[in-house]
Amino acid sequence: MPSSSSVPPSETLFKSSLRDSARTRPGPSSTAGSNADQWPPSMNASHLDPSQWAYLAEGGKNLLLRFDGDLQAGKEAGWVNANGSRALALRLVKSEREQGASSSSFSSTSGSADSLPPRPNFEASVIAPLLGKEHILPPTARISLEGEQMGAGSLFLEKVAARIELARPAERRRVAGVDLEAGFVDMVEDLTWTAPGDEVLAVEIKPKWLFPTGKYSRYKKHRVLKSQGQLTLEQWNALYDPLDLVSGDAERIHKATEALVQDWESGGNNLRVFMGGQAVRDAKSNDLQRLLSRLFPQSNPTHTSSSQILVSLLKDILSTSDTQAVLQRLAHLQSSLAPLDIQTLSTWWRAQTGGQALGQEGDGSNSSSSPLSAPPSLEEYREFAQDWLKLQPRSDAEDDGQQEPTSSSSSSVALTLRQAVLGTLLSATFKDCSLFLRLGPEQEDMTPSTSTAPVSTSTAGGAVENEPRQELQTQSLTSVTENSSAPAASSSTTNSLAASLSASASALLGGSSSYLDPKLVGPHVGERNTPREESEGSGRQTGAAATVGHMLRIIDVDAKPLRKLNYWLELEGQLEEAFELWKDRVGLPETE
Ligand SMILES: O=P(O)(O)O[C@@H]1[C@@H](OP(=O)(O)O)[C@H](OP(=O)(O)O)[C@H](O)[C@H](OP(=O)(O)O)[C@H]1OP(=O)(O)O
Ligand SMILES: Nc1ncnc2c1ncn2[C@@H]1O[C@H](COP(=O)(O)OP(=O)(O)OP(=O)(O)O)[C@@H](O)[C@H]1O
Repeated sequence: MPSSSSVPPSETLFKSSLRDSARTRPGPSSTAGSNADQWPPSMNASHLDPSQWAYLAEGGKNLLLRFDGDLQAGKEAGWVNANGSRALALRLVKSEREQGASSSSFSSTSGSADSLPPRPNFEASVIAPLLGKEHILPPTARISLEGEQMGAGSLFLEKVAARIELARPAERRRVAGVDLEAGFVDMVEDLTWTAPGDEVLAVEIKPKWLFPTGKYSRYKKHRVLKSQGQLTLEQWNALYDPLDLVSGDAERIHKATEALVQDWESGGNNLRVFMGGQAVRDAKSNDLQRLLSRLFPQSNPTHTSSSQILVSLLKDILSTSDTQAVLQRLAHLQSSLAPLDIQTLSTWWRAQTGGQALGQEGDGSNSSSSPLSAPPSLEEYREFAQDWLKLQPRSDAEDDGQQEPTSSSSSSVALTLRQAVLGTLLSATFKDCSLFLRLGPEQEDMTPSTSTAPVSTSTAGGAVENEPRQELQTQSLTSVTENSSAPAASSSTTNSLAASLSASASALLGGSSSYLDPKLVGPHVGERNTPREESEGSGRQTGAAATVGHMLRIIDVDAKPLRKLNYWLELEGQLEEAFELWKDRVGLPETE
């Protein structure tokens, strides 16, 4: 008999995330697993049938499968809920295929793979508390293929990998494939799932670095490196800039949205569109045009391209206070979890461990009892996140059910090297996560589960009467001002390193009343014209999003391996060098 699924502490998240819809939906007909009254039920390897799964999408490390079997069979097995409105996807980990074709996901300095905390547990006990919002992660749990199941399990992986191989993009196939030795598959709610007869558009946005790091946007500088210096000034100006998204300025949010849609049209990975559970790569797709015109009848598809409708729709959603609150939260997590820049961290690492590469200790290192280069455990991450959260302003702490913040008198807490490493790794997770938006006619589970009101409604003229809701309690999460200097010092001398560490330690663990670096704090979105108010005034509001509900989730929040630290250090050096050369060559103005 197969062993039962390992549904670790994430089970709590799994159940609670489904609580709201469970109240309003008919009970499941599932007979699979032990919880006949719950959807999704617990699953084990014996429920996995390779013929029921098709390719959905993939990133550098994971590959997603969507349920593609008979709907009734899916309901009976529990992959689909009773009324067909929700379904599970499978997330498989990948392993490197070709030495030398290595992507950043697999680049390693040690050759030995880091052991990472199990993803469902990491999400439930580290990422969810940091995000501060119970329902923002899609529910996930692990199906173990270990032990007696490994035979059948690996058979599943082998068969399904062969089945979907040709559906994968060539550039991904060359580098990596399904890891047949993984020993587990994770199930996760499929955010692209569309019930038969329903019309849902799903849009994934990878916002990247949402906080200022100096004069120019880090994301745009990275694009210069990726273009091998071939970017023109005109292309630079048209690039997506994450800082626009969190600027609180309607025009800039509009520009960022246009650039994201343009990125999708040209095959980039900052925006992806899904329809009927499948990725749409062609902006001229007739199916997409038809869906958009049915979802947004105000727009005239004969005169408006799908891309224009998407821009109009997405900029409205990205401007809402709930989406802005999530973006601001991400910006803050990205910047404040890692108060030291990577060069400063490296200097500290070398001084303390004698190691030449960041993440590796020197021969004479004196930390054998608890090696600094040991992969962080789940418990370590959890404690770090809890300590960090305790320092948050009361509103955040209350919302999360966390303890009260530490009083401002405890500003002497010192940041250890290990904490700086943990913070850097966690910050990287948030720098690489994505927003997932499901858009469709308003229905209860299309709006965030804490909401009773639709996100936006519109008058006939297209002006939006929006009742702003704070998805996150973010009184202290305010707009990021772009021209501020970065919170981390970048000096490499020992003295200024000490100064920078003390400043950074106090920014991270100092117990001040706000965990935001004051230099990063701008006016609250609500304290001046909101993007929405400005966009009404600008006359660019089309009302495209008028009748559309949206649901927002965050995906791609896996732990980063320790070996990536050195990769980031090298990347930063290359990036600065390439940017300086390019900047002088094209004559980029000193201020944008
Ligand atoms: O280093 P970056 O900024 O290029 O980000 C990598 C991403 O590249 P991007 O620039 O978004 O196209 C990269 O995305 P793609 O594979 O290019 O889609 C991965 O997300 C990678 O993370 P991981 O190693 O798979 O955990 C990402 O690596 P890290 O976030 O670990 O750096
Ligand atoms: N819950 C989900 N529902 C639907 N699609 C999903 C879900 N989670 C992930 N995906 C899709 O699968 C892709 C890969 O998943 P994920 O982001 O977890 O992998 P990754 O390898 O960590 O990605 P990256 O390389 O961007 O870090 C995502 O970009 C998204 O398109």
